[in-house]
Amino acid sequence: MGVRSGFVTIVGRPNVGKSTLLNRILGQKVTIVSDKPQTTRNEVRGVLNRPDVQIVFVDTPGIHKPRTLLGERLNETAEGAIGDVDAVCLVIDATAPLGPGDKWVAARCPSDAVVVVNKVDVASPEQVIDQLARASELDFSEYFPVSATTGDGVDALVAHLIERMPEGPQYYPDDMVTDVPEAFWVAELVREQLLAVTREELPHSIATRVTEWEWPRIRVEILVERDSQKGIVIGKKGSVLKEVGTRVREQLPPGAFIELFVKVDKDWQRRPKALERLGY
Ligand SMILES: Nc1nc2c(ncn2[C@@H]2O[C@H](COP(=O)(O)OP(=O)(O)OP(=O)(O)O)[C@@H](O)[C@H]2O)c(=O)[nH]1
Repeated sequence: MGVRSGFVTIVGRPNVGKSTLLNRILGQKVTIVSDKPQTTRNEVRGVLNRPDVQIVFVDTPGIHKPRTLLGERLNETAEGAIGDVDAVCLVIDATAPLGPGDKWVAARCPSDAVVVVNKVDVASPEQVIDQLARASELDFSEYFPVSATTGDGVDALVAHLIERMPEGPQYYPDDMVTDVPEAFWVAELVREQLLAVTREELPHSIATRVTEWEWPRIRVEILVERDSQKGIVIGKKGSVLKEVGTRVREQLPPGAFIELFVKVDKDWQRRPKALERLGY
């Protein structure tokens, strides 16, 4: 038997658990997770290697109706990622009503998309059955109830995806799990931990980027929109930054030294130049 391979994209409205699902499928963390929506901003690839099969996953920002320039760019990335792949997984949340947001994304999926009903660990069996029934009205080909958190049902989903892969080359070395550049990854870890440590609603106002990389010293700039947000991000006597630095360091190879700087850049989300600098 020859080698089979292909590309799979994971789409769904914000916060349905796309990043968690990808990390679960790959068995390791390749994309950040947050309980605040719109966390994933860039297309991230993960590679699943099984004997004679390779699946390249493309994670996308949660598609939504754009309100800002950043929102528009995110949608373009996500919609671009749907075309030209071997399978599309449309993730919906088992615990939330199937809303206009889900339908908006569904309308952009091909008819052979795989519907993944996620978060079944926190849904009642009735809720899961109801959601599967409602999802079946979307008229796609396959339906999988899963929990990205516990891993329930994920093996069956992966087995199905493997079956769908056409004959093809091995695109990446078989020891490679992601092609996310290290610097981007560290900036994302800083953003993830900032979202986790600050309880305030900041997600849309924060951007992070690595401005210097001289291992083991890594300098990360945190952009906020207003002076008041700068205070929140720094914390009392720098407590928030300190905690974020510690948490990020724990996820990096020993010896890493993270320097965090906060900069106010008013309306960075609305200025094309600021967005380009950040790689969106
Ligand atoms: N209980 C439960 N929670 C889940 C599950 N999958 C994801 N979550 C939670 O849902 C929240 C959103 O998860 P993400 O993986 O960041 O969602 P996403 O769809 O990638 O979100 P965006 O990046 O905003 O598009 C996080 O708090 C996760 O821990 C699941 O199977 N069960």
